[in-house]
Amino acid sequence: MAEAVLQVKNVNLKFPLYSAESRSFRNAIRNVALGSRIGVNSAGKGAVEALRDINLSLYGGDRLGLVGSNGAGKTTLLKLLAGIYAPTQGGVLRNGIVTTLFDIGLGMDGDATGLENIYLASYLRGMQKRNINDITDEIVEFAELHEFIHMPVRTYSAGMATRLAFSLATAFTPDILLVDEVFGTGDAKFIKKSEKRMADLMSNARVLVIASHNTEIIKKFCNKALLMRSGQQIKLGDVDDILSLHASEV
Ligand SMILES: Nc1ncnc2c1ncn2[C@@H]1O[C@H](COP(=O)(O)OP(=O)(O)OP(=O)(O)O)[C@@H](O)[C@H]1O
Repeated sequence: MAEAVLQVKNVNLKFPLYSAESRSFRNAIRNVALGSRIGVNSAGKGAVEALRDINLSLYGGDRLGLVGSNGAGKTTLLKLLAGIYAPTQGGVLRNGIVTTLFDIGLGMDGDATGLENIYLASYLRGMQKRNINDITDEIVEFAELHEFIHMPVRTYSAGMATRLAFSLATAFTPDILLVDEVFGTGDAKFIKKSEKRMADLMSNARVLVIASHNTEIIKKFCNKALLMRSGQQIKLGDVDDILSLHASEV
C-alpha cells in the first residue's frame, strides 16, 4: 500500500476561552451561536471544540474539497493540516513540502527586502542558491514589483506585499497544497492574471486540499470531498455525492 502524503489521526482541537463560571450569560449566548461547542477544560476554563475526531489519509493524486456551512471548521482544519495549529489530541503526518494559499504573507520578514524574502523562503524549502537565482526574475516579474524588490517589505502597500507573497508561494510546486478560497491576491487585474498560475499549481501538487463554498471550484479541481459540520467530519466521498448531501442540508 502506498504511503499517505498527508494523514490526520484521531485529532481533536480545542481553543481556550475566558473563565466559564464568570461569564455564564455570555456563554449561554455563545453556546447557541456555536451549536453547543463550548465546554470546560481540565483547568476550569471555557474551551471551544473547534475540531473533533478527525481522521483522514490522503495519497498522491488526491484532491480533497472541504465543504460545509460557515463555522463548520474548514479553515481551522486547513490551518491544522498546515501546522499553524497543533492538535490538542491526536497527530498530523506530512510527507513532503507544504504550501498554503491563505495567510500567505505569514513568515515574510518586513525588514528584509522583497528579494531577500525570496531567498529566505527558497532556502527554507531546501533550495540551492544557483537554483534560486533561476527563479527570482520570474517571481519579481509576475509580482510586478520592478525596482521595489530592493526595498524592505514593510514599505510595500498591502497589494504589493500580497502580490509578492502570492508569486513566491506559487513559484514552487509543493507536495501538499492547502488553499482557502477566501484569500485576496490584490486588485482585479492581478486576480485575473493569477487564475491560471493557481490552476496549474492546484493540478500539479501531489495532494490538494481546498476549502470552498464554490461548488464549481470543487467540481473542477477535486476528486473527493469532505462535508464538515460543527468541527466534525460528517462524510468523505465522491464530489457529487457530498455536494448533494450538503445541498440537502442547507
Ligand atoms: N482562534 C480561535 N479561537 C476560538 N475559536 C476558534 C478559533 N478559530 C476557529 N474557532 C472556532 O472554530 C469554528 C470554525 O471556524 P472556521 O473558520 O474553521 O469555519 P469555516 O468552516 O472555515 O467557516 P467559513 O465558511 O465561514 O469560512 C468557529 O466558529 C470558531 O468557533
